[in-house]
Amino acid sequence: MTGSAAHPVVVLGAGPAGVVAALLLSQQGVPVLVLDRWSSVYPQPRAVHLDDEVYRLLGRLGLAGAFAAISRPALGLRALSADHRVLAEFSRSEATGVHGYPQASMFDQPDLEAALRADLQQRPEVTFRGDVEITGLSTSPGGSVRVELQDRLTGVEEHVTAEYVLGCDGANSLVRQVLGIGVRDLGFAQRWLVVDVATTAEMDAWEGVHQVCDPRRAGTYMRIGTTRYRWEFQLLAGESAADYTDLARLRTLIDPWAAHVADEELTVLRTAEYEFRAQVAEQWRSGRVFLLGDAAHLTPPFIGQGMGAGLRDAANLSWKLAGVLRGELPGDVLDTYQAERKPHATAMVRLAIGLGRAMTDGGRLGDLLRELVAPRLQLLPGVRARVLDSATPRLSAGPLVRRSLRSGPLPGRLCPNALVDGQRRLDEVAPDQFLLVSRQPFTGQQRDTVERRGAVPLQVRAGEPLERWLRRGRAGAVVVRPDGTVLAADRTVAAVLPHLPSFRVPATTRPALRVG
Ligand SMILES: O=C(O)/C=C/c1cccc(O)c1
Repeated sequence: MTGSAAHPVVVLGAGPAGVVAALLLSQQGVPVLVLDRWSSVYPQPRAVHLDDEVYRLLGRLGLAGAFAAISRPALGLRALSADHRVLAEFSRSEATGVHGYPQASMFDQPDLEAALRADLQQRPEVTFRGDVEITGLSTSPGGSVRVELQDRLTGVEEHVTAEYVLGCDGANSLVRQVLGIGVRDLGFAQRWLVVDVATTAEMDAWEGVHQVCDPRRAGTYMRIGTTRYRWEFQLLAGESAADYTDLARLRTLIDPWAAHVADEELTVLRTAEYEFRAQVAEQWRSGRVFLLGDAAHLTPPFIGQGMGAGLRDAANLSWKLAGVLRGELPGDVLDTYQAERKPHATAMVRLAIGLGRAMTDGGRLGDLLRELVAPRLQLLPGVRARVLDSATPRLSAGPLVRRSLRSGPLPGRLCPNALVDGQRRLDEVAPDQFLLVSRQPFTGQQRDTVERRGAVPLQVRAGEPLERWLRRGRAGAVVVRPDGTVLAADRTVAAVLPHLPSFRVPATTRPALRVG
């Protein structure tokens, strides 16, 4: 490995963001080297929720079936008063939503990581190496990136060179520190107790996320598997996780849900203290090095969007990087990674902070406000989109999200992964490719142009889901990017065609799609 030709991409950190980035790049034919401190998956439970936009991404990797096997659809989110009355409910569809999957899914992170790693091992384009400590990063003469590392088993020091490096090395990212990139604190820090419990007993509770809005001690409850439950409670001043290691003490917190379950039936898998923080890196790119996942953003978990944000980073960057490496896209499209992802991630972190504050702030006056405001939450635009419609914000305008007077609201939004011929969904019709979706027929010449550029022309007929979506979005035709985002919208094929780049994913690397 040492001294050999530069790797096209080296991923530092094999957590979910790093592994998904490697899988997506490999799917586009890009060889990737993944380095991690450990050789196996970190076994402790952490993230527990993904939405359907991110489930769809797993589907594009051919992993929908694997995720379905380890996850459990959830009914949504309820805000409860201190005495557990329902103040507001945001329902999620357990059935197939617009992206083809349940809108909210619960799981145990090590299970998902094991599935991702297993897939990584199957990909000839990916080399994984564990037990490696990254010790430094610098720019080589000629522009590539030199990564200094030490084998943790032998102590031998080595280096590799890379055309691009993805820093997916977590909240305390060494990559971010070496690059001298600061983080912006969004002003939220609370200490919470996280409790994971296994039991075959039923809690007999509503099967969604319960957010108990209690300024004396806010709490969260959710079922994450057939025999797995998660509670989170705000820690009071002077308290620590050590105060809750014995079950009797823990019962004072979990008994509103678990009073009917005998001690012998409850196995406490762990109690841990977390500081829930809200931070966004000032810069997400420095030259040929990018930050993804927790290295770029940290969120309180109140809307369950922490891990998903890292997977969205991977989806946003991977096809652009592959296009640049193949010489099909200009290098400056890589600037759109930060321009698109940073505002999106920041908006989601702010939404989580908002919910956290609504759960905990204001004492008795807060209680009164919660009673008044919670049932009307859907009237707030950001809350409406995310919490009610289960959609995330649209991406900011730029070279790969074109807004104009005629474009309407669709550019920057995800195109639904709708059924297109009664059987196949959009992502199966055009895996990792650009699409031109139109309500009107294509001329022969337009069809040729689209296909010569490696894209898929798709005419949708009156009454089909995508035809209705186009109509609602005041568009006759749209260009859809390989990550599912609408690049451009206008009235006609002729008007959107100039926005379609040439982008040819090697056909052999496209996955045989398995739908869950
Ligand atoms: O909005 C949803 O459907 C789920 C929210 C969620 C998931 C996991 C943990 C949370 O505190 C909230």
